Amino acid sequence: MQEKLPILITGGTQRLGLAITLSLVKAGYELIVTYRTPKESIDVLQKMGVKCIRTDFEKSSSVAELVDIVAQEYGMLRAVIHNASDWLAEDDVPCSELMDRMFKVHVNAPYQINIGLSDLLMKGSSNDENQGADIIHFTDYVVEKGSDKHIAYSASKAALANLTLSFAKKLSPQVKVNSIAPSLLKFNDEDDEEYRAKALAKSLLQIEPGEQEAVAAVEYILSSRYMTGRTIALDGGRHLA
Ligand SMILES: NC(=O)C1=CN([C@@H]2O[C@H](COP(=O)(O)OP(=O)(O)OC[C@H]3O[C@@H](n4cnc5c(N)ncnc54)[C@H](OP(=O)(O)O)[C@@H]3O)[C@@H](O)[C@H]2O)C=CC1
Ligand SMILES: Nc1nc2c(c(=O)[nH]1)N=C([C@H](O)[C@@H](O)CO)CN2
Repeated sequence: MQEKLPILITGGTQRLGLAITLSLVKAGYELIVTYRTPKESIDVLQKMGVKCIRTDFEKSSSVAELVDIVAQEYGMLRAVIHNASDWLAEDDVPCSELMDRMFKVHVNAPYQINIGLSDLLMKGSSNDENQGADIIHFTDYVVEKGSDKHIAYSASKAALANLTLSFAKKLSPQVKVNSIAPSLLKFNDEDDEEYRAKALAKSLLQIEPGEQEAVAAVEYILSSRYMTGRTIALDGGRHLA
């Protein structure tokens, strides 16, 4: 059986990222995950053989240090999945700092990681022509419509969506680059009933599908040989509601 290559996923220790990590470990891949905050899942993942690297993309030099660690320890990569994200609102953070924070996590980190690890992805692609190599950016439905409560967040995700187009051109034909644009997939524990009801009503399908919706989209992109520079929208038909 063809040896599975390593996959790097940022923010891979909770919620969507953790579900994707576990599915890829089960599929036989070697996983490298980043996290910012220590939590119980990290010990479990390490016992499964997952390489867990602590990093905060808001801290300068953190991204360069991450790239150095991965480049030194791994000879090639099957995929890089940019999942890490901070969903901050203008009500929560002064606008004088919020845009900078959002661009550090959602744009600068993916940008530097893609450039810094492109050689490893190219080698991963040539390792098995049937598999190729992938970069996946987790953007957001709000890239299409904007957001009046998460303006800086939305703008940074729109910039991330543009990175998909640029890197798809730069890294073809060896590496496919695609976005996954969710709307509501999984509530946060602190979301109250009123918020949940309003959020569910925003889409045609009116459900909270959970992490497996994102897992399935990642699995499809990894299996595809002919999609690049595109976006998979996981939004329950919200654009028609
Ligand atoms: N959940 C949903 O319904 C939706 C999700 N999305 C997108 O899907 C992706 C996954 O969503 P979800 O699972 O809810 O994400 P989370 O809000 O759970 O965040 C994922 C991870 O990002 C990490 N992170 C946040 N800020 C930083 C930072 N400065 N440096 C390094 N890591 C950081 C966190 O690490 P730690 O916990 O270690 O601090 C966290 O575990 C995200 O890109 C999100 O924007 C889009 C629309 C809807
Ligand atoms: N990093 C995160 N980004 C987003 C989250 C989240 O929990 N973490 N959640 C949403 C909402 O589900 C929104 O899509 C619907 O209310 C958006 N982005």
